[in-house]
Amino acid sequence: MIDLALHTTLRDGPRRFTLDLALRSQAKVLGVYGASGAGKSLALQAIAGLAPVTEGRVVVNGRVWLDTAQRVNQPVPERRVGLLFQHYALFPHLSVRANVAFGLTRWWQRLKPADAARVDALLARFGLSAMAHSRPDRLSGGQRQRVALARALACEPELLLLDEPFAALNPQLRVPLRRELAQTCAEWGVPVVLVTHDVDDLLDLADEAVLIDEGRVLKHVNLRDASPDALAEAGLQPEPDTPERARRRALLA
Ligand SMILES: Nc1ncnc2c1ncn2[C@@H]1O[C@H](COP(=O)(O)OP(=O)(O)OP(=O)(O)O)[C@@H](O)[C@H]1O
Repeated sequence: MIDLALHTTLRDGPRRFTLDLALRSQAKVLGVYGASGAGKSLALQAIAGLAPVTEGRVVVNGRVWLDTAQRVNQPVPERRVGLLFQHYALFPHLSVRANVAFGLTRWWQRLKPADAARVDALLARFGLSAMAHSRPDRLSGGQRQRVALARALACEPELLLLDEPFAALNPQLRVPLRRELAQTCAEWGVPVVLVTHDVDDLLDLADEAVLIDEGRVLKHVNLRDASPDALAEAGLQPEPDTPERARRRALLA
């Protein structure tokens, strides 16, 4: 269960942007969609504690990470958030294993045996053991995404925040990786907030979806039992294939 109320105004010279967002959700996967610049990434950063919130609340599974009225503001490391960014933000000079272990290590101490075992189990789970000592630039896009997902899960997060997790991949890879992500979320049982521009991500992965516009929630759709009309009204229908596109798609299958 997540319960959010996020109010903040960012200023950059004459520019200002106000996020004023409130929502509650029981979804296992909550999709967040909306136009470019609507405030989706900013909302994720505010949940993680990476963007300032002047007024509001972030409660995840009953744990209060932020409550400005009660003067509670947990620092970022205590929020137990797994983050996956659009371009994965892997450290190019570190091996795959060191990237996955990054949040568990301190520069002055070695990885504890239990943490090392967890990292190795994650590498095995995501099929990355054979490339544990490779640098990220020697991996494919899909493998890099798995490294980022393994890193996000290594700290045993209470919430996973995924910002456009498929955007850096070619469209053919998205279908199997979406399936893999759905499996991972179900396996780990950790709630997910997924920011995406891709309607198919929402249709395949999310239980609920919120449409954000100019920093506010414009629509909150329950996808589990939404009728085709409700989906269409929320702009959540994939473009239907024309006969020609269907013919070409069949040739590629
Ligand atoms: N530090 C800042 N100061 C002022 N405005 C900012 C700052 N950071 C972001 N913004 C503005 O906040 C708005 C929301 O940005 P955000 O990155 O959340 O958009 P988004 O919905 O994730 O867009 P996209 O889909 O293009 O990634 C944008 O208009 C952006 O220019």
